[in-house]
Amino acid sequence: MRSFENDERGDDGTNRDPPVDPEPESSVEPASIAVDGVSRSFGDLPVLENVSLTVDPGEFVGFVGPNGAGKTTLLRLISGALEPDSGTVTVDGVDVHDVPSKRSSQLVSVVPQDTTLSFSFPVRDVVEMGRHPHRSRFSGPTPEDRTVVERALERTRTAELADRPIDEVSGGQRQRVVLARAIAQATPVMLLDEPTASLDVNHQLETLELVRELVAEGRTVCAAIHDLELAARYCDRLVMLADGEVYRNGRPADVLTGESLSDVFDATATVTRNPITGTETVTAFPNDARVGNHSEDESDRRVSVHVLGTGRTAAGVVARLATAGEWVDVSVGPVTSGDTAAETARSLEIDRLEVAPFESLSPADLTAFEDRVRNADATVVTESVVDSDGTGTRRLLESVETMADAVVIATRAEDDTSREGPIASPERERGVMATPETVLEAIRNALESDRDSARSVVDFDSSETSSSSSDGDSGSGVSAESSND
Ligand SMILES: Nc1ncnc2c1ncn2[C@@H]1O[C@H](COP(=O)(O)OP(=O)(O)OP(=O)(O)O)[C@@H](O)[C@H]1O
Repeated sequence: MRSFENDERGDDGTNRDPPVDPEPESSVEPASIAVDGVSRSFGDLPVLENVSLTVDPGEFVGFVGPNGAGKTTLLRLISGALEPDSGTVTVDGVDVHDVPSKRSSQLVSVVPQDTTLSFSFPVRDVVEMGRHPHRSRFSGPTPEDRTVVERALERTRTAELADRPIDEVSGGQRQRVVLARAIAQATPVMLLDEPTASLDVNHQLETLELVRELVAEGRTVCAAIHDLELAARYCDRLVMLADGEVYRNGRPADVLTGESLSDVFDATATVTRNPITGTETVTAFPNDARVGNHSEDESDRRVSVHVLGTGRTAAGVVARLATAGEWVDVSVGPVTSGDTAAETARSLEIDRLEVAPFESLSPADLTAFEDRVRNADATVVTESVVDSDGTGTRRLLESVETMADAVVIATRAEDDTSREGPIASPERERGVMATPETVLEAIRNALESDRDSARSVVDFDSSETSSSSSDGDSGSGVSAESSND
């Protein structure tokens, strides 16, 4: 590996090294990290207990977990800034707590969560500080140092800020300047604590793309990242911390699951694959999002709901019903494998009638669908299904028409609600954003109004509160009427 020990310079401060590499900071040799049985408390508060993990050379590992899980503490232990109560941390085989800080600074650079600096140096000087571990105390910057600094400024798109005082740039700009300083430090290991926290979406992506470039050049990177989707998209591996321990450690798809998010974040979440990035997308709801006016007595009574629809609207209905509590039994289908609604149901382990793409419904599928509709207390049909002209869909709607106890039509704000499908919709009131409360209230209204053929409409995903429905169902955004005509 490149030897920082031998980074000696002459008394005049000039560099006696070979000619300057145009991208000298990219020449670091990869190094591994080994955290072995590390524990750390603050006073009486045990924060990390017997944590062990390894990070391979040239790997990008994300630390995820709820607030206070110990991500920052773990990063500080790896950097050598914080002593463990027990256990060891080695970087490239060197115990970071057993070497002078100059040596650990040659191995590990840090972008902290709080990038506030207590001085007013120009941005270029701040980045240049990253070179200090490579210089003797009294030597000034070498041509190589200057090249590395300019390159780091360019790579983080902070070159245009180079002459401005650090305390006069924005928080997001400062975060990129501190990243530039870490890049200039040219260490084989980089530790980033929430590197995208203050950044706009464009700079978030640019920063993480840059981190991937740095990893491709051989750096080993660990980053605490709250944004689970960005973590899944950019990290090779995720370490999920909870209660001071490593709860899961593995590929993003294995770490981010409905079960782990429920256990660790106390949230009910659907984890689906983003069709564009091909990585995990997380949609979370607080655990047990109880329906507001749902009494204890009612919770004893289970309500079964079948959802007919595809895409985002059906996925939203399914997720919201599933998170309303255990007293709602949800099923969905037919849905095409890979559809958002199918993926959502899969990740929430909801009963679903799934069919292969481009295959027409078999008689067995139709029978299975009809059984579910017949046995459900209510069937939710999404607006696009109601409006569909497809022969297969109309066949399903006929079954709903004849077999469902109660029907709730879920609309989206942007849908054209003027058309009417075979299920005659009553006055389609605009409503509040659909929550488990509004969907379930619609179901309850439908069930109560006329169990034989109740029709109800809930306006899904509208953020506008509108006039109440004609039956005086004020503010709920839900209307229900009997269509016993
Ligand atoms: N210097 C300290 N003194 C006392 N307690 C501390 C100190 N640093 C951290 N803690 C405590 O240790 C726990 C873990 O904190 P840490 O910052 O490591 O969590 P985190 O996972 O990074 O959280 P967040 O996601 O909120 O940044 C918290 O309860 C915190 O209050």
